[in-house]
Amino acid sequence: MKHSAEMEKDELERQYSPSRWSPRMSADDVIKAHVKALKEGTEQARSLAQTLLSVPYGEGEGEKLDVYIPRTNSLDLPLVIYIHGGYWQFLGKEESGFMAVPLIDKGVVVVAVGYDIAPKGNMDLMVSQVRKSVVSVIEQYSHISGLYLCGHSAGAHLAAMVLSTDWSQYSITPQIKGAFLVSGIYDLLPILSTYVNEPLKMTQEVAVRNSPSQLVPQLKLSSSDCHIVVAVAENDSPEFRKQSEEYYKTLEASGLNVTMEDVANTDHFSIIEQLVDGEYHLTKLLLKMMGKS
Ligand SMILES: N[C@@H](CC(=O)c1ccccc1NC=O)C(=O)O
Repeated sequence: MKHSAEMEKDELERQYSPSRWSPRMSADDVIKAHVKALKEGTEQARSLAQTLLSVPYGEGEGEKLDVYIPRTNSLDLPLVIYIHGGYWQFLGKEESGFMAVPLIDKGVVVVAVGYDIAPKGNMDLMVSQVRKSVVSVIEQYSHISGLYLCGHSAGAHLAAMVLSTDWSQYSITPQIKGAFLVSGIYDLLPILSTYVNEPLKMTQEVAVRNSPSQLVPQLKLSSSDCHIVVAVAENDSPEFRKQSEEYYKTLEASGLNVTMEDVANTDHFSIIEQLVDGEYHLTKLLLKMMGKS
């Protein structure tokens, strides 16, 4: 018989295995289908949109982003930066342009950022890379009418870390108008003892300084004007749902402009995959936030 510490670890790992909670498919199949959907969606977007691919935002090999450009003469040109998920160890910008089509159709610029996933990158590096990418985008696209962030899973964590940045060490202070945090993790402490941390090798200190749940006072200083949407899937695990609910409640208690979206009939993967569809609830909400509905 397993002793209780091991039992607890098993349960924690189950809670932090999103693929094991999908009612649609087996764990292996849902991940395969997810990667396929993101890849195909990105290829579709690249074939339809005007693009600038692999634009550097820093010196590093992995510090590149893709820009998907709408055909419009409008001066009202919002820009959304998408930060991909994959537990800080899977996926990349090559799978991250999938939501561009319905957005460019409405005159929104879409940027998919790449960052150095583990084991090449560590948590501190990934956080600093996405921050740097945001600064670079504003410097290159100073004519945009508003800057928005959207992140999924680990990417929602990174987006929340961007909102929680002390920009005093940077050349500019980005004004982020809205942020879509989809099925994110905001407290990294519970994953320290799980398989998720194997390639990340975070210490407790690293997990604390990179947990948005610990940085709400800084978020309040840096992003008080940002409309934050915390979205979670109906079929996310109870732990994932708790992460979103608690982060939402902490933001709300701080007087921030935050909305909770519990998205019915979705799991951890379909909640973001469906952004390829202009009629999907979250696509419409994102467009509405940008004044483009
Ligand atoms: N072990 C994780 C794997 C995972 O989260 C994942 C794997 C490949 C691509 C994306 C993933 N997660 C979220 O985007 C799971 O159980 O879902």
